[in-house]
Amino acid sequence: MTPPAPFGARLDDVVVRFGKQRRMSADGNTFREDATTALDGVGLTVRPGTITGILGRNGAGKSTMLSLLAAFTRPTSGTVRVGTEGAQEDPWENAWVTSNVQLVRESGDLQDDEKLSETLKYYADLRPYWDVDLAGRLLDMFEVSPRKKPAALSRGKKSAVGATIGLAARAPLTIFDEVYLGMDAPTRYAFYDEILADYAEHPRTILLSSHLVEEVERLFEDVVVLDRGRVLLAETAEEMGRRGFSLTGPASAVERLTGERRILHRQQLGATVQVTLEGAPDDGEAATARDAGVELGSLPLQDLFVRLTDPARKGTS
Ligand SMILES: Nc1ncnc2c1ncn2[C@@H]1O[C@H](COP(=O)(O)OP(=O)(O)OP(=O)(O)O)[C@@H](O)[C@H]1O
Repeated sequence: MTPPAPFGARLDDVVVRFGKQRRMSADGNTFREDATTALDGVGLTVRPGTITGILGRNGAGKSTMLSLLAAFTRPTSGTVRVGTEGAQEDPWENAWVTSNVQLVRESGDLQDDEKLSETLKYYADLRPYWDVDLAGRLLDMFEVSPRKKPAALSRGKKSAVGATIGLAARAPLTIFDEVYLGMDAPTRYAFYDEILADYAEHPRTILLSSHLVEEVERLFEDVVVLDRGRVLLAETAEEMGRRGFSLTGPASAVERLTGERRILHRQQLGATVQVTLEGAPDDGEAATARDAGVELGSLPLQDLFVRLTDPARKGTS
């Protein structure tokens, strides 16, 4: 069966508020905790057929936003639409949308007491475009036996199962919400490579949230930065790249070239300094840098992200 075209999504003025919660204090008394506003007027368009990075500090609202798209959560107000171009629908209790959206959260929502082979059968029935061969190959690569039960797996191996499910489902909208947790570095890099390879062969829309910005930025075509329940920035990785640049070279030359520009990040190794600066260099600056033996590099997304979400930045531009 051929999957539909990649899904896009659109959120308009979306608010998600979690109500008052009953909590138990250390001395055993119950109390009611104030409601949390997880998303506060989010407007966003997810372009179909792209890999979009969803970035934000802890509690920014990433998981809440992603769970809206998969109909795991309903907005308190505002609208959510998911689907092919010109045919986007409310995902809530919508079988067409939910059968085409695969959300994988941290450890993959696995049934701990069931063999993985059973879980995979379940997904094979649930997901119309499930690729059984790919699932088998990825589990082999991650060295996870389908005869095992998730309860017997380490956290990293559970994440690897989640990664397998996400990729093998071949859903027109595939969402990985911090799926790398517990994976060691070689496994994470193998996962990223598999995403890119499978995405190239089977175009779809992929959303990926991660705190490991440096590792995943090469995957992104679009980037969304959430902060305290709001969209701080949503643009293409290319546009984002033009927001800054790096200079690497002898300290005195780098300082001279830095001038009055805002420094996002600075590090020094012996006599060599690297600074990440806001803005774009003009032709004159680029030539001066070359003449001074200073290397001009692209903007590390991590530096921009840290600067954008710095609490001290509130109210500044
Ligand atoms: N079910 C819930 N009940 C109450 N509050 C919730 C619930 N889910 C999320 N929240 C709150 O909503 C806010 C956003 O949480 P969310 O999990 O979406 O953030 P996140 O960006 O994914 O964070 P992290 O990077 O730490 O996973 C947080 O303040 C969180 O405590």
